[in-house]
Amino acid sequence: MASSPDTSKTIKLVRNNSYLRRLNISFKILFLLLALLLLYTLSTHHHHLPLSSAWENQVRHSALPRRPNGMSVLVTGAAGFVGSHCSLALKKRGDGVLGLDNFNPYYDPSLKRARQHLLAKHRILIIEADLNDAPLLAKLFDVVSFSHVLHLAAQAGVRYAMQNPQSYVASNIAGFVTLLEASKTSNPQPAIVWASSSSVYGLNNESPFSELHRTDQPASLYAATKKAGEAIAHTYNHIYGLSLTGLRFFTVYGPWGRPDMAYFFFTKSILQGKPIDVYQTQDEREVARDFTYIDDVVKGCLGALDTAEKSTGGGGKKHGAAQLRVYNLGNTSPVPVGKLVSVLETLLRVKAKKHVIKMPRNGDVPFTHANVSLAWRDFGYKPTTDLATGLRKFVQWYVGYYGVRLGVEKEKISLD
Ligand SMILES: O=C(O)[C@H]1O[C@H](OP(=O)(O)OP(=O)(O)OC[C@H]2O[C@@H](n3ccc(=O)[nH]c3=O)[C@H](O)[C@@H]2O)[C@H](O)[C@@H](O)[C@H]1O
Repeated sequence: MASSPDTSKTIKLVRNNSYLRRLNISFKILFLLLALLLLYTLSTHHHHLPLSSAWENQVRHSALPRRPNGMSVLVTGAAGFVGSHCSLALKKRGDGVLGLDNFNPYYDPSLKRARQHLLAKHRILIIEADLNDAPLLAKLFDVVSFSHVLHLAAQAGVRYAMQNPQSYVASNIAGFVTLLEASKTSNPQPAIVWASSSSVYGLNNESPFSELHRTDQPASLYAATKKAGEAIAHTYNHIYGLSLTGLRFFTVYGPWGRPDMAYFFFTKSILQGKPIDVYQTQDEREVARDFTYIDDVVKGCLGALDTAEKSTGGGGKKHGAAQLRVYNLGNTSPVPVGKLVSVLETLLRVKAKKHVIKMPRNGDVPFTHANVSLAWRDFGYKPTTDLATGLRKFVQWYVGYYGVRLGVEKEKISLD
């Protein structure tokens, strides 16, 4: 009988081979996992963070209050119009301020740099970074125990939303959520005061606008993202116990203002002898705004910060009900755009080349008018600057900043 061939060695070898193959595959998987882990670590930690202790010291120094019980405030959009004014006001009364700004080119970044320079003279540091940079935000909350966040960074402008809709979603929605995520995780959680907008009243036709009126008919994507912000604020307050106050600003103007706003680019065009578009409603009525002077708005922001209660949560957990507020910050006195132009004409001593046209259907609302009784009741907000006075201060700044020589002495003007 022919003996069957001895296959035990081959079997062993095959077994060994498959064992080795399996081992090889596991090594490959392990290697792949390690590579993925490395990539993930690099992507989350390897960015522009200057992590030196010197940088951390600068951050801490800027955010350190210099008065008893002073606040330590993270101001987003600190190189912006309202952000730079509020940062200076906080610092001047002894609070600690750390700024954050991405210096985006939506309008002339050199103006933002000039504001940064002004803040630097008052020993306020602005970190150049985007709101959506979550690791950087985490780092800042790690280095400083902010008592408050004044969140003013946003994509502003009502009409530009039709040109660049995604920038509104990225800043006003995604950016806000990134900030809220960092705030809710931080321990202690800061109290947050942030900029909403008068534009949330949209097609509301009850006047003056009260916080109790409906805000579910936004006329622009800008307004819709601000309204979304208010809804998101509600959620973070509800789930995580974050103290949140939204401020609905009404067409804020003044020195160091935004060049994309009508009063600012009207001034430029009038001085250059260029025509300006003055909008009318579809039924040929004047368009009007409750123009609000920057110093009044700054007082409102500080009032809101001063009366903000502490958040109740910490480290991502809610420990009780927290404050949730929303206020109008307006001037309570709407002025037609035609009147704004005539005040500018007087101040600049130049006749404007007015081109009166029907308001394009691009998200604008015909009229705004704030009822501010809630802000008055809760933190004594009372606007004190009429448009003529405020514009005089703006023009004074404008001619100084841009080195314009006005022809003749300015004369006293009034709005009536
Ligand atoms: O309260 C707000 O929450 C918003 O206020 C501001 O929006 P608005 O009130 O629309 O200001 P702004 O553009 O200066 O137009 C002023 C007036 O000039 C009219 N206008 C405008 C342009 C033009 O060419 N002609 C014209 O007549 C125009 O019809 C309007 O009646 C902020 O920009 C915005 O970021 C947001 O914060």
